[in-house]
Amino acid sequence: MWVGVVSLFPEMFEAITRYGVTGRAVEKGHVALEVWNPRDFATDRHRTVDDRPYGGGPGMLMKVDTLRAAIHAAKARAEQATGQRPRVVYLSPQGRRLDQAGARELAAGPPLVVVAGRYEGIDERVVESDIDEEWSIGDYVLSGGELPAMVLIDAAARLVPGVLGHQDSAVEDSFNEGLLDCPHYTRPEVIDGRRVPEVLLSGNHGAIRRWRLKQSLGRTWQRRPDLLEGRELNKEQRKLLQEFLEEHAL
Ligand SMILES: Nc1nonc1C(=O)NCc1ccc(Cl)cc1
Repeated sequence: MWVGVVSLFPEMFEAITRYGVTGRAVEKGHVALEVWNPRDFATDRHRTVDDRPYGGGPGMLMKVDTLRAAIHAAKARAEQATGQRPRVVYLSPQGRRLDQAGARELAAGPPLVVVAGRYEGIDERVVESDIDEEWSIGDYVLSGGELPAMVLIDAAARLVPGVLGHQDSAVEDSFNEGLLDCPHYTRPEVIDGRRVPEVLLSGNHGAIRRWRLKQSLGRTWQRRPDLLEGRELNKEQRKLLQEFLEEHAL
């Protein structure tokens, strides 16, 4: 997966290129990430990257010429590196809400150029002319697009084949896709008098699989019933959810 980023703070992306699963993915070449800084395209003495908004009001916007130069440079590199035209995405609260399905779409699609904004925003004509899709990671206002960009890239990179080795963490099993995760336990067997559920110590892998599925279904029903809307549960899943609800007097 090839990702170009446009950001005034390139070093922030070390958070995903140097650490953990995504860091290893970059090291192994499963994911390529390159950053272009609009400031490097400034031609004035002060290397200006912001500009005043027409119509007045508080704050500044990203300067159009340096932003567009960085986006165009990233797009050109994407095409040169992959032979494909990139999908240019911009992170803002006005965008499509990112979810696992969206992450799958992004991971399976063409190379990405991810534009991380700063200040109060970017010129709408740049959105119209240079951005293909706007995405949001949630309904709250952050100080810039870098953290949302890293969230989007991380969620997509995990889905690139070879990135999640089985030892890293439970690769998305088919049964829990779209459900909340089950509870997890590790040593010691007792913490402040609280024991590990016996089934997990039993070595009975069928019973363990069913217990985990039951817990995922029950927790999803309790905490995020919306995730179960419009989802057909199969016979086993219906039975396990029923058992969970009876056991929890729900
Ligand atoms: N929530 C979100 N989901 O995606 N992005 C956000 C967000 O708050 N961005 C802040 C932001 C975005 C663009 C600019 Cl120019 C400045 C600040």
